[in-house]
This record gives sequence, C-alpha cells and structure tokens, in this order.
Amino acid sequence: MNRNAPLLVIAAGGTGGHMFPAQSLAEQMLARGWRVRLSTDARGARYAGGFPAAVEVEELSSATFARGGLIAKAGVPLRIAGGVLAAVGRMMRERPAAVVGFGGYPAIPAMAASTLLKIPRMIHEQNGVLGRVNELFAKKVDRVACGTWPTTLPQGVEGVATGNPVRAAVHERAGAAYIAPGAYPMSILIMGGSQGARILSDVVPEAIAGLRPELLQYVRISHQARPEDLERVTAFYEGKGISADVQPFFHDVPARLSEAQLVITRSGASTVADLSVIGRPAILVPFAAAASDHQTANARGLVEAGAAIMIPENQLTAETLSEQIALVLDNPQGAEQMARAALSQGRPDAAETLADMVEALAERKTEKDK
Ligand SMILES: CC(=O)N[C@H]1[C@@H](OP(=O)(O)OP(=O)(O)OC[C@H]2O[C@@H](n3ccc(=O)[nH]c3=O)[C@H](O)[C@@H]2O)O[C@H](CO)[C@@H](O)[C@@H]1O
Repeated sequence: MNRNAPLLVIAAGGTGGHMFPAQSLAEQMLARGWRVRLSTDARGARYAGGFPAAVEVEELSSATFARGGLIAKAGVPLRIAGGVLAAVGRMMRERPAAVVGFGGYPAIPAMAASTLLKIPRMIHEQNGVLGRVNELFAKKVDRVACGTWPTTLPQGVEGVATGNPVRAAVHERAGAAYIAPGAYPMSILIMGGSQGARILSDVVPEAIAGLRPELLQYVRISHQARPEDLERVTAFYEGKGISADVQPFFHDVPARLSEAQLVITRSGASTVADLSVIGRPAILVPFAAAASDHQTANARGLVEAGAAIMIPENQLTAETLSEQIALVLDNPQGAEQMARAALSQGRPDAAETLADMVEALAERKTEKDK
C-alpha cells in the first residue's frame, strides 16, 4: 500500500442500511488510489468482512443516544468520550484528507474528531429523513449528500442529491429491458427488506389468490418471508395451486428484479435504489414504525414520478392490494410507463458522484471552519 496516498476515513455503523453504501464508496476510493479506513464499533465491524481487504478497520467505543440528547445512562457519555479521544489522537497523527459519515452511532467518534480538528468532512444520508447521528452533524459538515431525493433537512442546510450506491450485481442490470405484462408467465417479486416483513406474508398471498383466474394462471411468485412465516406462506400458495418460490432471503434479487413484471415491497433506501436503477413498477408498503416515517419519505420520489403505487400499512387489505395488482398487470402500456418512470429516478452513478465529492472536498480543504 502507498503510505503517501491520501487517507479517507469512513465513519459508519450498526446496520447494513448504513454499511452497504459505505462499502460502495470504499471500493470507489480504493480504485482511485486512496487509502481507506472504516471507523466503526464492534457491532459495525461484523459487516467489515464485506469490505475490500485493503480497507483498514478501526473499532472505537461509542453508544446509542435518543433524539434530543444522550440517554442519561451510566457510562454512555464516558464511552463516547473515550471513542472521540481515541479518534482525535489518531487523526492528529495521520491527518486524513477527508472524513465521510454514513450515519449510525458508531460514526460519532470520527465525526466529532473531524469537527474538532477541522478536517474536511461530509455526511451521506440514505433515507428521505436524516437519521439521528447525521442530524447531529448536518450543520457541522462541509457537505450533505442525499441518497433519497427530496430529503428533509434542517433549515439552512443544503443537500446534494447523489443517490444511494447500489451493489455491482444491480449496477450490471441498470436499465435492463422490461417485458410488459401479457398473456404469458409474469413474475411478481415480493420483498420485505433485509429482515422480511410479516405484514406482506399476512396480506399478499390472499391478494394474489384474489386475482381473477384468467390473470392468475400466468402469475409466478417469488416471495421473501420471515423464517417463522415460510411454512404457512408456502402452504397457502400450494393450496391455491399458485406457482411460488418462497425463501427467507433471496441472494439473487438483482436477477429476480430484472425478470419481474411487478414488485411488491417495503421502501427501505437500498430497495428503492435497486428498483430505480433497474427500473421496475412497484407497489410500496412503507414500514410505518420506521424512525420519522422515513420509508414513506423514501417512497415519495418513485410515487411522484408515477413509478410506484404506495399503500400505507393501515390501508393494506387483500382486496385493495388485489385491485392494484390487477391494475398494473392489465395495463401493459401503463406498466411500461411505470418502469420508465422508475428509471428516471435511478442514480447508477451514485458511488462515483460521492467519490468526486470527496476528492473535491479534500482539495478545497474545509470551508466550514474559515
Ligand atoms: C425495518 C427498517 O428499519 N428498515 C431500514 C433498513 O432497511 P433494510 O435493512 O431492509 O434496508 P434496505 O431496504 O435499504 O436494503 C435491503 C437490501 O436487501 C436486498 N434484499 C432484500 C430481500 C432479499 O430477499 N434479498 C435482498 O438482497 C434489497 O434488494 C436491498 O438492496 O435500513 C434502510 C437504510 O437505512 C432503511 O431505509 C430501512 O427503513
């Protein structure tokens, strides 16, 4: 490794939602000859295996906190302070060229240290509403990159729409030709995000079974169900003579997406990004309990572009859903239009745009502290 190469510190943690986009930026920066260090905690470090081996991983102590202030729990401020001190010490020695935060509380120490040391820094928010840690730093960073557009930001903060970086297998299928619904086998992909969603297992099979027989005979189902729901969902489809592949997690979602005539799904940030980069019509059921209802915010772009129909959880019934599915499958031109509209929202260049922002930021040095 070239020790003279500029160093990027990526601060992220906790869950896949923060770590997948972080990994994508790490890959881009390594390809551009940078050194990359992932600053996270023990929980985030479990995802580090997915990062390229050249990425150095630093585990710092941090802690969770509630919106509006630190949880008054013994040891929390101390743990965060310990992490910040360690990050400050290291950054004083190594002087990173830039620091990028992707959210999650393990990002706190590196983001706080870069603020104290006036190192060029930015955040990337995946969802249409800022997460807690990103909200804390939004006014203290030089740039705020937004994966979802529009993103609700605090007053006085300007965002740059970059999109959410997608995995290589999604990238390879960007804009893959869409076969409009017709009198031949049609695929419907049902996904509940990385954990699966019980409500989709409760309602979707019945909605599918409610389609009129002339339509139903052509329908082929891929249904991601939580492990505890697998058996009943499989049995239901079997009982109705519906061809269905039911699994707890599909490892080939990009291929299934490109083959699908319709997708019924939650609206997590990466799911929305996958849909829009490949370009498929969707019925979106946002997870109502998500912080600040961010899944509804994530769905907004696709819905307003005419690429997706949104059904709030409290309005989701088998009858409503069945009607909406039939509306899409009975209207090939409309479905094609939805697929095109989805593509208009896609940002296949998200990782490159983010990498360009990092390079520009490192060159200009920090403006925030002048
Ligand atoms: C319940 C919850 O709080 N979810 C949050 C979590 O979602 P979640 O962890 O579900 O994250 P996303 O929807 O962003 O990403 C899920 C990814 O898994 C893929 N996939 C899904 C199912 C499957 O069988 N196989 C597969 O590969 C999808 O194509 C997508 O690329 O982090 C997201 C990003 O911060 C948030 O927007 C979500 O609100």
